[in-house]
Amino acid sequence: MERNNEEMNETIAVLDFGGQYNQLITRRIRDLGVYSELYPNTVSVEELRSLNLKGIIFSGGPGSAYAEDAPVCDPAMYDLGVPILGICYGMQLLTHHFGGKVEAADHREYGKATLDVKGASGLFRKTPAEQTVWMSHGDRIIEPPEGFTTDATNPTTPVAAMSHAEKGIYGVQFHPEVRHTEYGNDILHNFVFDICQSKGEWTMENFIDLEVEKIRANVGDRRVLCALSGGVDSSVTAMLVHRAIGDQLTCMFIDHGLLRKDEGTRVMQMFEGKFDINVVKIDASERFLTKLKGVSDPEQKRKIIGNEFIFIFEEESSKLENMDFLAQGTLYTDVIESGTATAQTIKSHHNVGGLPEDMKLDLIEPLNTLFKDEVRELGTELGLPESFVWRQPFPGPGLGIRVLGEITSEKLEIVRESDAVLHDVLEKAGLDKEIWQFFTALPDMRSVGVMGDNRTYDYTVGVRAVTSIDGMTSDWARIPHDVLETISTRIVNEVPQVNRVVYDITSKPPATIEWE
Ligand SMILES: Nc1ncnc2c1ncn2[C@@H]1O[C@H](COP(=O)(O)OP(=O)(O)OP(=O)(O)O)[C@@H](O)[C@H]1O
Ligand SMILES: O=c1[nH]c(=O)c2[nH+]cn([C@@H]3O[C@H](COP(=O)(O)O)[C@@H](O)[C@H]3O)c2[nH]1
Ligand SMILES: NC(=O)CC[C@H](N)C(=O)O
Ligand SMILES: [Mg+2]
Repeated sequence: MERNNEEMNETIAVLDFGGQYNQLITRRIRDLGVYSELYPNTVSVEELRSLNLKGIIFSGGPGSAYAEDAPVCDPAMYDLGVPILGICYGMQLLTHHFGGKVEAADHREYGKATLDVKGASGLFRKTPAEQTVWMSHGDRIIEPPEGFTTDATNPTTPVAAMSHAEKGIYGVQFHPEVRHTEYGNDILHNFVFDICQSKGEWTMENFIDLEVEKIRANVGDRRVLCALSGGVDSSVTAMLVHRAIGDQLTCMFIDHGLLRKDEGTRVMQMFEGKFDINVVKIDASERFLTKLKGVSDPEQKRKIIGNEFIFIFEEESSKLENMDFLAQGTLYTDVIESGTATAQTIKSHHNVGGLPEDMKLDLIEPLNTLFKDEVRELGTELGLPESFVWRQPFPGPGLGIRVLGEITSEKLEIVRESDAVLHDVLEKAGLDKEIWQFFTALPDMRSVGVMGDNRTYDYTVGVRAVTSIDGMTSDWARIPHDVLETISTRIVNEVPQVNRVVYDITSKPPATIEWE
């Protein structure tokens, strides 16, 4: 699409040097009202020039700037004429590039630290001289490059912030993007507005206009098939695509035999006669379950499910003329967890890492730079009812990754029934809206119990309930003991072949939300 830079969204580009929470930086900046996106550290200067670029942020990362194989960026980046902020590794890289000194420190510094801010760097405007920040580094700067001033220190880190105002280059050793950094948002605000001179006009409404325009230009008079699960992400995607191309859109909901109790009927009812959107349901349970027979490796299961989804969409779309596109509710989280050039694969989300290699349909994924809470905001803006917007996430591979190991109909039934009991108890206790996501999982194990004076050797059900904002990190929900007791009693009494219930009390990290 031809567009002149000035009409495009002002953008702060974040260069990805491999840090764990890099996407949080882009997120915080979008929250401030300026569009921000993560780019690989190898992005070309030309690509950045084609944006309405206001500033660049170098992210943190596991590398050491003085090492031979340290990741770098095109040095022409420094001459783009926009301000640069280096965070952690990013600052160490700037230091190394401009001739300062970086070395491995005797003492690593992880977690909270107190910073002494001195001088009058614009980056710290309106923040106190002493502030709490969050550090995570083993290298440190002992000498800033010539012409740079040291703007903050602490006993472990002699150069905790530095700047060269004339060049528009700033660096901080700590992480302003994490919540534990007390004035992190103010610091990013100062960079984005005072230093980069952004106007802050990026809103959800803007996002909708821009995406609608992109979809129209891309699709023209052809047709789009939207993979619809009834979940938040695909419902929002369907609304957005529908706004762009109206009845050139058909939505398809697949029952893969891995859905929750009554979900097939419920999803169809949610859309029946609403929003003017055409929804078709495909029953493919047999197909998925046959393919999954005998498979116990989680990654393999995810890939089989992801592939099968696409095969069905391709088969169905080939029946209609000009059906060339597949729209999916892929979020940034799905992309990052499935692995990128710099980020490790944690698990292959079916809609990203599980796609077949030679797909015929072109993908439309308007939400793939957003996080769950942003999608909820977008759904509200698009007029989706609250019951859609606040639906709990349910993974595409469904109960297939909640039956650990090999999937059988018997095990699926246990997860399905125990999950329904859990939902009922939490709803009656008034906790269902408070908890971000909850479900049961069936570990591949049995244990001994005693019921009605008889020995049993039956399954253990795991209960998972978490609080979160975006699914990237989560904590286990502090469900009151009496509610936990009801959950356990009811599951053991109402679900055949279960004699034990356990509650998962691990946060993410180190665990993940789903067990596979
Ligand atoms: N049963 C299904 N039928 C058709 N498409 C599906 C199905 N399950 C998942 N998908 C597709 O895969 C995408 C990713 O699934 P995911 O679960 O992340 O999103 P969602 O179901 O839309 O939202 P939520 O995260 O709230 O469950 C969906 O947005 C949708 O496009
Ligand atoms: O559509 C999806 N396809 C998948 O393959 C998938 N795996 C996990 N999830 C959901 O993502 C969130 C984070 O989950 P994890 O902590 O288990 O990675 C949680 O909300 C999970 O339910 C998936 N969603
Ligand atoms: N979080 C980071 O960016 C770490 C940078 C560098 N590897 C260090 O340990 O100092
Ligand atoms: Mg879902």
